[in-house]
Amino acid sequence: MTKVIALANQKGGVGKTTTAVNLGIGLAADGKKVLLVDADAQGNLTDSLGFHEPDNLSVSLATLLAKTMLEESYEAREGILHHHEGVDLMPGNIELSAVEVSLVNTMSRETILRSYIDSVKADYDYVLIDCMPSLGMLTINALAAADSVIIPVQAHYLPAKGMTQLLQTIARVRRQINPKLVLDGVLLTMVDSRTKFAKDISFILRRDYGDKLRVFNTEIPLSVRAAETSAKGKSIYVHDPDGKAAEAYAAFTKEVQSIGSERRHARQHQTDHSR
Ligand SMILES: Nc1ncnc2c1ncn2[C@@H]1O[C@H](COP(=O)(O)OP(=O)(O)OP(=O)(O)O)[C@@H](O)[C@H]1O
Ligand SMILES: [Mg+2]
Repeated sequence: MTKVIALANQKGGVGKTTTAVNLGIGLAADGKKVLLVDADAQGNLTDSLGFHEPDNLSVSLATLLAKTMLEESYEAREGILHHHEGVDLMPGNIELSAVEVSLVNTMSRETILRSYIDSVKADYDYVLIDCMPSLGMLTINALAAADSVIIPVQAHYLPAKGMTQLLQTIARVRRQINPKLVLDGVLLTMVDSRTKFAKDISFILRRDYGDKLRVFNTEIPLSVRAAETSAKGKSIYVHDPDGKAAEAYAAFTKEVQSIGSERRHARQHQTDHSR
């Protein structure tokens, strides 16, 4: 069973892309087959894995979404790149902006990305979708394609208002398009250990959005080394293997995998009882 996870937050610069890279490569290091999907016209995920235009980007997510909209066929693994740390990438670039505009007038406009992902996901244990900082059509498409959402939140900002909007959007997608969508939780990023903001934010999130909202135990520390990785084309595990950020992303990777087994147990428990 493939698990499709969207990394979403319409607030910019909260660590979505950095988390996509280091969760993806962390999962690959644990022996999982992983596809990263760059669903952001900024193409940061593609860049930060070291793939720069115009080399080998003649086919990108925009190309394949356009073909999907036009019901044109494409090769099964067309455009998929491989990064030497063990993950595959469907690259994204500025052409996604045009695709997002044309989605508006397309039939099944919310499920074009899902159709694409459904066509490739059989090869993977995990598909991680790096969303853009907006709640536009591409993010809706990512939520429609996903089994679950992880929301990275920068620990020194009160996420109050934007968070409500995001949770409402997730709930609406669940009601109208994708009933199986669940919220895996909030990941606190760029946590400065000298302050106690992270604790306050966990408290406020739970107070305002309910005890059921999971805030991951792992917090990603503020780390210059983590910020450097995007320019290096490598993960934190290679760039600074003994640092705190590498340790945190490895722990977060384990936590994400344990959610999968928790849910399987819960379902097993349910079926056992309904027999
Ligand atoms: N743990 C960290 N400590 C310090 N800097 C970080 C950390 N994680 C990410 N950064 C830096 O913060 C910036 C924003 O991170 P990132 O690009 O991952 O966020 P994003 O949510 O994907 O942004 P956008 O909304 O623009 O897509 C980047 O310059 C990144 O290198
Ligand atoms: Mg990003």
